[in-house]
Amino acid sequence: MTAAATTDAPHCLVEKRGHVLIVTLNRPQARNALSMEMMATMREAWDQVDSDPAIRVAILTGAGGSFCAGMDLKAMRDNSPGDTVDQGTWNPESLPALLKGRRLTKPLIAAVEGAAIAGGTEILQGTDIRIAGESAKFGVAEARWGLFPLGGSAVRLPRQIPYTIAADLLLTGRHITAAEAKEYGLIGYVVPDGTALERALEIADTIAANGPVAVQAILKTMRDTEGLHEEDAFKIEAKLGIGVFKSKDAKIGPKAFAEKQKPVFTGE
Ligand SMILES: C[C@H]([C@H](O)CC(=O)SCCNC(=O)CCNC(=O)[C@H](O)C(C)(C)COP(=O)(O)OP(=O)(O)OC[C@H]1O[C@@H](n2cnc3c(N)ncnc32)[C@H](O)[C@@H]1OP(=O)(O)O)[C@H]1CC[C@H]2[C@@H]3CCC4=CC(=O)CC[C@]4(C)[C@H]3CC[C@]12C
Repeated sequence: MTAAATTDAPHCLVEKRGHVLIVTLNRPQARNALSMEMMATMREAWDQVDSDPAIRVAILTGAGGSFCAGMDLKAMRDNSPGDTVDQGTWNPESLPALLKGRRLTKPLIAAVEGAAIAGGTEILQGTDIRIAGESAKFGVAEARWGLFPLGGSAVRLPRQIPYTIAADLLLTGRHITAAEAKEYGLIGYVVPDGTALERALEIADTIAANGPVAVQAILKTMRDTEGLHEEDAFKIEAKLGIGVFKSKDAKIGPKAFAEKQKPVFTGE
């Protein structure tokens, strides 16, 4: 599936900065189109986010002024996923890299510059907070190439933005601007070009300074109660919420407030 790399640079870079893990898609010459190598590193990075207690927030971004142009269409010309099904070599293991069938236990922030098209907008839907430079472009363009958005958009997009807009984007494959994406609620912030990562880091630092036990329980509640009847959802919410109140962090916060100190949470 992977096109020959025009450079020896790794296709995905992973950097830990304090409590934040920054995952950077790194094939700028192909607008960060997905490669198997890239997706393998993404999967490892997501495992690291979930398993390392020192990591409290993750950021997904792209190098060279693009986010991600989806699957590598040139590689696909020579090796189509359809053929891999026929050959019995279909390998769905990369799908969790796109956060389909798996969600992180810590918040994930998308910092988008330039194109976030097809797989790029698909993976965006697996992130929690989304920031984009004002020239960014979004779209689920698969149908334009006779393909299916197998990164989950036909299911997830109509759940995240109004139905008619999801249908329009999925069926026309048209690209939209950052301003439109914000208007539709696909992203939360539009910032000056070149500053999406900076804003993401500011938000990440704010979240990382909050109680990690609370942050993770809030996120888990949001994920585990999606689509449930309110009564059933509240049962899950109460269990997770009470777990937070039993934590050391829940003692550290009120004590710091009463003593006019900044809380320093341990995540226990
Ligand atoms: C199903 C998912 C996924 O949803 C499918 C897709 O993502 S299809 C991809 C569709 N992509 C697009 O429509 C974007 C195309 N590009 C553009 O429109 C424009 O380039 C741009 C708007 C992004 C940028 O425009 P610019 O004007 O700024 O730049 P431009 O000059 O056009 O480009 C610069 C150079 O970059 C090259 N380029 C750009 N985009 C691509 C691209 N997508 N691929 C390759 N190259 C690109 C461009 O050609 C220029 O190069 P030059 O050399 O300079 O000309 C699927 C996602 C992952 C799949 C799974 C992967 C693993 C699997 C393995 C298996 O065995 C089974 C299947 C599967 C599980 C597989 C299943 C499907 C996926 C889940």
